[in-house]
Amino acid sequence: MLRLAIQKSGRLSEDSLALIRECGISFVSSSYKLKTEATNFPLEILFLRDDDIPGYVQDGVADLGIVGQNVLVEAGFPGLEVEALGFSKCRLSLAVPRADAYASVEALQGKNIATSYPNILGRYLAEQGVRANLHTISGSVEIAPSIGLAEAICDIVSSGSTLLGNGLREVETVFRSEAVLIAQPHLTPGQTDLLEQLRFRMQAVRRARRSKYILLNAPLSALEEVRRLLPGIKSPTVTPLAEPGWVSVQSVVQEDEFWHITSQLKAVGAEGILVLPIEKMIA
Ligand SMILES: Nc1ncnc2c1ncn2[C@@H]1O[C@H](COP(=O)(O)OP(=O)(O)OP(=O)(O)O)[C@@H](O)[C@H]1O
Ligand SMILES: O=P(O)(O)OC[C@H]1O[C@H](OP(=O)(O)OP(=O)(O)O)[C@H](O)[C@@H]1O
Ligand SMILES: [Mg+2]
Repeated sequence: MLRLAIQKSGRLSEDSLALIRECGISFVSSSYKLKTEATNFPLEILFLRDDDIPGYVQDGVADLGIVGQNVLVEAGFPGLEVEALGFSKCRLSLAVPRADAYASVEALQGKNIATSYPNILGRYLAEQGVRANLHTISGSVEIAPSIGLAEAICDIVSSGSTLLGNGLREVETVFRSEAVLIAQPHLTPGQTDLLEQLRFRMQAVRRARRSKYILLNAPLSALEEVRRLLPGIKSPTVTPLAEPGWVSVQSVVQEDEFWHITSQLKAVGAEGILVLPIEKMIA
């Protein structure tokens, strides 16, 4: 049996639950139940505050966890990471009031900086040779300059709208983060085997999310061009159509190059292009 700790409610919750479910693991969850057992995999899920997850996994209270690298590194346990999960991408940045002059990180020398990440920020400033006074607060950090608590802040930024809404300007990126799977250091051989099964499923889900299945018709004369545009995993599947001189081509394309490739496919004569999601993709 493995115990997996995920965030109860917050930025990581929805994607963590979706990933576990897409791995084919079924369980019942409700907002007041803080522990649930999967019905078709030896997994117990604990719903916790994200800040508590690295410590619980380090101590073996939970075997696995899903947290942001920001929280993991701040807690001082970066070695627990076993798999990057690709969601909740954000950065930890320094920001100052929009009207303030700022040439370089030197400008923060001797200043008061509010943050929830004193360890990551402290290390960054030390590397830059900057001495500042860090004020640790646990939330609503962006308010600090406007109430006279600090001259600068260091907090999580994603779209930048929280900074904008509070009259702040991002000036330095201190740390880049995404959600990661973490594991306690002393898993039994049986638990290690279960962890590997889970990672295998997670990788298949992530690969599938990045890929699309594409089907199209093309004149035989354009086949070489089409094959060049759609290399596929090994090579595309090509089958003749009932209409002479035409073939049907099936392949896999990456989500991020999909629009670019389909416009080129049309340009070489492809027709009837269908694009389908892929549910799982095994390497
Ligand atoms: N705006 C954002 N965009 C993307 N990821 C984010 C964003 N804000 C936070 N995250 C990531 O999600 C994690 C959880 O953020 P959230 O704001 O839900 O934490 P929290 O308020 O500390 O929650 P908890 O109540 O569990 O302590 C962060 O540690 C970070 O890794
Ligand atoms: O750059 P943005 O897209 O605006 O995102 C950044 C904000 O998101 C997070 O807070 P969240 O909204 O999760 O609220 P919280 O402070 O209650 O955790 C983070 O603490 C920032 O305040
Ligand atoms: Mg938290």
